[in-house]
Amino acid sequence: MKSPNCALTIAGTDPSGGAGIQADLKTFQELKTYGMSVITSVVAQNTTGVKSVHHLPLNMLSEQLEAVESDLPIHAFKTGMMADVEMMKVIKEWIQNVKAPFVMDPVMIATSGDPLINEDARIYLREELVPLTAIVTPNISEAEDLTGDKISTHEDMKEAAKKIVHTLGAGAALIKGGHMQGQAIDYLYDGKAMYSFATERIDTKNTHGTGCTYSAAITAYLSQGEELHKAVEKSKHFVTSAIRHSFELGKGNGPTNHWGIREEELTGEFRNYS
Ligand SMILES: Nc1ncnc2c1ncn2[C@@H]1O[C@H](COP(=O)(O)OP(=O)(O)O)[C@@H](O)[C@H]1O
Ligand SMILES: Cc1ncc(COP(=O)(O)OP(=O)(O)O)c(N)n1
Repeated sequence: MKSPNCALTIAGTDPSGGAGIQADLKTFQELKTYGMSVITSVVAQNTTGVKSVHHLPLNMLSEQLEAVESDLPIHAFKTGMMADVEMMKVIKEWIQNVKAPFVMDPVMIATSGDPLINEDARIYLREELVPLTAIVTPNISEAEDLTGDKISTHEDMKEAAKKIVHTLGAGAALIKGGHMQGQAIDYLYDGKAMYSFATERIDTKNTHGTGCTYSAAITAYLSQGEELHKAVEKSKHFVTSAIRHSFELGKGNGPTNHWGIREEELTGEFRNYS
């Protein structure tokens, strides 16, 4: 059998299974991508929020990275929660030797409102890691944090995408509109063209892990050699299906359904999102 496309996630955990490493691996698997994972922090969280966090020692982080990279191919990788500057320095040094597209989900705050990264780390992420990315995927508040500009309109979202590419040095920026009013519209800017991806807003509170799932899908498609804007278009379809078929599980914001796309294929339900 031929060897599969391989994708790596470097992120924190979610024992409730909706976000973090767990969401990433489920997404990779659904998209026929061999999934690998390096854990940064163990997070005691569920659909209602974060209870406590334990950061792994730095040597364990670098040894996990080395274990994967010295033995298996990495066709694309993503980062999620990287809690402090020391971890980011280890990851930055490792990235210098990896020739694969880097998808950054600039995780800062969970849907529950709990912070997942400290203040110094936000600055380091912006100045040292964003310039290494193929694509960075902020939601509205993360894009505001990265650019220092308030975002109230769709024009503001597009300006933020341009600033993240031209001023901060990202390869591309995808500004996610899940927290805006009206349709769920995201904007992708790749340094040349602006693309928009729009869907109807699904009436649900069960959106825990949407950002992780979306960026993991982009990573999976890039690992398959898909072009960036096609990878985003297909990932938008994947995450929308996951939200449409999300689960009423837990007492807070329930998780998305990583096999939602299969439900739609079975019922013949398919929409064009771009
Ligand atoms: N209620 C919803 N209906 C449809 N799409 C949504 C909804 N909420 C979020 N999305 C989409 O989910 C993806 C994740 O976006 P967002 O929620 O903004 O990110 P994050 O999970 O990082 O906060 C985006 O494509 C966004 O447009
Ligand atoms: C370990 C970990 N990483 C990231 C998040 C945030 O995930 P996200 O996909 O942005 O979804 P919400 O949790 O904000 O809905 C997390 N909770 N845990």
